[in-house]
Amino acid sequence: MRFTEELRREADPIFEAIRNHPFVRGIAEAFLSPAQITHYVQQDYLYLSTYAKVYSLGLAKCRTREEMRDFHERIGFILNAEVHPHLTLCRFANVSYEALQQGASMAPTAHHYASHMLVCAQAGTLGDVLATVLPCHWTYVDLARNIVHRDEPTKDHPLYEWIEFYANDDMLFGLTALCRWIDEYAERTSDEDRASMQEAFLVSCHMERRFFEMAYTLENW
Ligand SMILES: Cc1ncc(C[n+]2csc(CCO)c2C)c(N)n1
Repeated sequence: MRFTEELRREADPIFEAIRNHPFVRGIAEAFLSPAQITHYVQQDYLYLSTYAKVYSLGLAKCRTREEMRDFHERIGFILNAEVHPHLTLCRFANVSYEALQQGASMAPTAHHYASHMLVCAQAGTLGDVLATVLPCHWTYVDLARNIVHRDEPTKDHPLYEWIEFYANDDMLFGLTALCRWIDEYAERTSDEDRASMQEAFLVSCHMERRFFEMAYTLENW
């Protein structure tokens, strides 16, 4: 079995819990309060800044120009394209994207998740970086494609663009490429490195579920 298949199998209960989380079902049914959406977008804006920094620390660990180019493209995508799903949510909640960014600081779960990724990126191997960022990509592709399958949202769904952003084939293509990279890396590395990657991956999966919980319950300090 491929390394990423093993990771996915172990994390299956967490993926299932994310698919059925009330925040995710709230997106599927367009039934979330403006406060919940505002909290999510505020925290996600801060999270994505950390995520881009984690990629850039990964870039510094690359051996080839091809790998560096991959990280570079992914950083560009986060800084430019990831704005769109936030704008879809802000439109639905009738809040200003610029206004909600002012003075926002990380809630406990966002802080925990950001710290986890930064530790992996600063103290870990290239494998740790790849493993800690993978759940972010994988859980969203999974939950969005699950909504498409289960709820069959149409273009008049107020959050259609959000769902489509993560469910589309380009997003799946980026995920598949990342999995292939990780599988090739895992084949060449030590058992110790693979065990560390597994832990980095699982903690990030847990944090993805908790991030939705944080938004749903308006968690703060
Ligand atoms: C907490 C949190 N986790 C995952 C994503 C989704 N996401 C962020 S970057 C990326 C890879 C493609 O750029 C994906 C799928 C999010 N927005 N917030």
